[in-house]
Amino acid sequence: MLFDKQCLAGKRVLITGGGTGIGKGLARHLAAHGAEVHIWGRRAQVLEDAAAEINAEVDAQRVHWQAVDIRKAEAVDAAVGEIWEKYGPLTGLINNAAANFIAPTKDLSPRGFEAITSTVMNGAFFTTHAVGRRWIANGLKGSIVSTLVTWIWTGSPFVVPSAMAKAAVNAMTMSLAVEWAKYGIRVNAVAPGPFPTDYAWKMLNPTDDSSVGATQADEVPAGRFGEISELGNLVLLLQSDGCDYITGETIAIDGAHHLAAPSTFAGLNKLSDEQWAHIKEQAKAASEQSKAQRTV
Ligand SMILES: CCCCCCCCC/C=C/C(=O)SCCNC(=O)CCNC(=O)[C@H](O)C(C)(C)COP(=O)(O)OP(=O)(O)OC[C@H]1O[C@@H](n2cnc3c(N)ncnc32)[C@H](O)[C@@H]1OP(=O)(O)O
Ligand SMILES: NC(=O)C1=CN([C@@H]2O[C@H](COP(=O)(O)OP(=O)(O)OC[C@H]3O[C@@H](n4cnc5c(N)ncnc54)[C@H](OP(=O)(O)O)[C@@H]3O)[C@@H](O)[C@H]2O)C=CC1
Repeated sequence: MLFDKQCLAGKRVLITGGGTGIGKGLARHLAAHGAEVHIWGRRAQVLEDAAAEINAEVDAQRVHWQAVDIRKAEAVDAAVGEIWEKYGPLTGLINNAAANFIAPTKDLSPRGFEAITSTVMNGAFFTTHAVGRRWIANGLKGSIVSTLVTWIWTGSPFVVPSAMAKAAVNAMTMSLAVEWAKYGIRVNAVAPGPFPTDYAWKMLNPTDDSSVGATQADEVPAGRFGEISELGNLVLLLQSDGCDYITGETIAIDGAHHLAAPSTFAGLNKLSDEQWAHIKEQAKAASEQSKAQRTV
């Protein structure tokens, strides 16, 4: 193991979207290194199962969960308050929850735009604000890490609301790093390349003909997808006290994908309206399935 198993002992980290995919992988990685972890999402059962699975692995009650919709500022503030009262102050926050689907921008409805941007941009702000203002009021240090994407530098067609909202969170990262440095609060981000996860791939690569540069391993110069443990090591470092002088940075972890430039959904320019209708049908079916499980 690269890092000591207890190197995050004493840390308490909130991970939004921590019940699935990358967020769950990060929860597992941080808990395996001694941190107490709080995970949020909108499906109680998914969160409960994820927490139980990781707690069994680490043989401790280290992962806690709350069903919270991060688009609702009051619910976010109340849930952060509950963590403070029941468990004690957080030492870190990972803004990881997101919504996304591929679609031709000309066909997007205002509600489709809002579903993505309100989760990615507003949700990250509400959570950062609820945690950061408590750190400042209590005179505590803290570390914020947001999960962005390399489209903050390249943009990407067919995922325009996501690219816009992630770029906004990048702007928040740079801005708050300056505003909150005097309080000992560090604000950084990671920009992963493709790390295939169940739900993201249902939304971003739902059919055979939707597989293009953004989601193909052979378009990554390193020749493979990312592994969540690698991303976990990077986030662990940013959540530790080992590099406190890093702040305001967004660090790519993508096997040089974006530098070689096939890292967007530009390849979808070739699709017909019929193929797009099929993609929408597949992605919507995945959404409906997950919605039926939502408890908030
Ligand atoms: C660098 C390399 C990178 C490599 C590739 C990886 C890149 C990763 C970068 C980022 C990845 C991610 O964020 S992946 C994250 C994927 N995970 C998620 O999306 C989880 C959360 N998702 C969800 O909650 C749902 O799937 C989602 C639809 C997004 C939102 O649900 P809501 O309940 O909020 O919204 P709904 O009421 O269903 O829908 C709102 C409106 O959106 C429209 N809508 C919904 N699905 C639609 C679809 N597929 N196509 C068109 N339009 C759609 C509906 O018709 C509604 O509009 P009207 O008809 O007008 O009413
Ligand atoms: N996978 C990849 O290759 C890449 C992913 N990323 C980023 O990594 C992060 C994780 O993505 P990934 O694990 O792939 O996808 P997932 O869909 O598995 O993760 C998204 C999570 O966010 C939660 N979520 C969505 N909306 C809300 C909401 N309103 N309130 C609370 N929680 C919410 C979802 O749970 P629920 O629906 O139950 O609320 C889910 O757990 C995202 O920010 C994504 O943009 C970046 C680059 C590449």
